[in-house]
Amino acid sequence: MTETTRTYDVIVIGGGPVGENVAERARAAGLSAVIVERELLGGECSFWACDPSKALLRPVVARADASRIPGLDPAVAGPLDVAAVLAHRDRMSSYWKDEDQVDWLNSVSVDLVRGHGRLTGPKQVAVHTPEGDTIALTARHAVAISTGSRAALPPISGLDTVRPWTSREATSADQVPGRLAVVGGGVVAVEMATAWQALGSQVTMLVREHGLLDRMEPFAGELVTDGLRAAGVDIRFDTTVTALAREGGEVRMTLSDGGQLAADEILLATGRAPQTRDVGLETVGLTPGDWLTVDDTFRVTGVDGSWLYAVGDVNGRALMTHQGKYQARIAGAVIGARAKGEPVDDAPWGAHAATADHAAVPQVVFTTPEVAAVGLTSREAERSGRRIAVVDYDLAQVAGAHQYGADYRGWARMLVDTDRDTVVGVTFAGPGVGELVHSATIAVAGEVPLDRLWHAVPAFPTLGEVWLRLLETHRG
Ligand SMILES: Cc1cc2nc3c(=O)[nH]c(=O)nc-3n(C[C@H](O)[C@H](O)[C@H](O)COP(=O)(O)OP(=O)(O)OC[C@H]3O[C@@H](n4cnc5c(N)ncnc54)[C@H](O)[C@@H]3O)c2cc1C
Ligand SMILES: NC(=O)c1ccc[n+]([C@@H]2O[C@H](COP(=O)([O-])OP(=O)(O)OC[C@H]3O[C@@H](n4cnc5c(N)ncnc54)[C@H](O)[C@@H]3O)[C@@H](O)[C@H]2O)c1
Repeated sequence: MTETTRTYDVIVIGGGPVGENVAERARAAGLSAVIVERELLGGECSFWACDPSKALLRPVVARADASRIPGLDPAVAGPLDVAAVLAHRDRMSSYWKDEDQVDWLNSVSVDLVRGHGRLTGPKQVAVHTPEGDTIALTARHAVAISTGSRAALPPISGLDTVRPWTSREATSADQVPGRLAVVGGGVVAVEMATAWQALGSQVTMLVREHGLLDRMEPFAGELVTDGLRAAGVDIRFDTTVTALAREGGEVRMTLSDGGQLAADEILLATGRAPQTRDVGLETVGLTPGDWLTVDDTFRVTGVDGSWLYAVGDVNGRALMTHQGKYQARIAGAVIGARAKGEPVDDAPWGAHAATADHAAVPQVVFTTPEVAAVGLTSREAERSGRRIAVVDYDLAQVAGAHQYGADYRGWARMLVDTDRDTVVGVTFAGPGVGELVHSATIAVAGEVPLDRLWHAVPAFPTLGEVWLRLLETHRG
């Protein structure tokens, strides 16, 4: 066992999409940077989350779209070619190898240390390498924790006996279970139920709420429920699992209504927990296992000296890759500014403040139909105490929807702050709406006055014409 010591301006613990971007932005600000990664550079997103899940879903969504087109529908009537879909997923996950990411890191002159990183005190990180060596790193300016999140498993009796699927197995499995039970009604649950049902599993969803996607506008969950049921998914609302056992190769579940269910695999899609149990938080006065609370420049609350940052999933602000990378761009820039003694622009919407985390977080749910949303929901708007006008429009009435395919079903909702006359939230649900989300994000983050939005002319005949219809509806 050897011990070595190295010093960098910035140390990043965790080389997921967020850690990579923090380090790259710190380099762009002229600082030296190192990433500590214990598994694969690229993190959850590249290998067990976004990329493989979207590779599984793309054929399902494309087939649903094609099946709505007269003349094309017979061509897509058969089952998916499962082997080809899984091979595509494997390719999109780079066969769970990170050479390309390492090449990219080299190209931006950021160093990589492989191993498990832990804080050992202010600006100090010890890395335990797979070879059994210890590397002591010292930061001149900042340490950024970007260790992400892992699947949170509920305390169900018998859980330790069943080897449940988490999002990792759901995105990387190479066998299609005959029967798959999915616990949860959030984004992972609906996306993975969509994918595995299309790949041939009989999926049963066990959802403790009374609807799917319950943090979004209710119509989104309702349309996704209809889509999943039409695909053959058995959805049971107001239902939880109270006990589990694996017997004779199958998972036996006891349900909250006293009923029993058997499946070949069970996916627990029950939320996320921060990866902070073993990063040495106790050495700097923080509690292991907690989400890390940060200010809008990503400094960790409760740690003095402006040297400890937490960026991405681990701070619990918005668990999505694009938003984590936005945070990383801001964190890298502000670390650079503080290191050089330059002014920090942390006023709302300033270069060094992640204001969009509070006002304009976009999300697309890749189901059939899709859901795309940004900003507030009507429930959140009501709680915020602002004066809001809720504007609804039936997406099926838009000319672009007629072209998109027969029997188009969808819905759009725009929330207008009536004191400021700006859009503060938008939700679309329907086929093809994913690509609409950035128009909504620009309207919300740009605080574009409605009078000016009126001059943003949507092309005919696209789904984007829904903007015109929403504005007309609002103007009466
Ligand atoms: C099934 C699924 C699908 C998703 N789909 C989407 C999507 O379509 N779009 C989207 O925007 N978001 C999606 N997400 C969310 C997205 O995956 C996360 O928001 C994103 O991965 C967060 O990036 P991160 O860098 O913060 O963390 P992670 O990607 O979790 O990376 C953290 C890294 O830190 C490393 N690490 C942890 N602890 C240590 C340590 N002590 N020492 C060294 N290294 C350590 C880990 O090995 C890992 O590589 C999905 C999530 C799931 C579960
Ligand atoms: N397309 C995307 O952008 C995308 C895709 C997948 C995941 N993600 C991100 O990953 C994060 C995690 O997704 P998720 O679906 O795991 O979490 P979630 O918080 O969205 O949903 C968790 C679900 O599990 C249920 N649940 C929690 N504990 C339970 C228990 N003890 N018993 C029964 N049910 C329980 C909840 O009621 C909820 O329905 C999300 O915040 C999302 O941002 C994003």
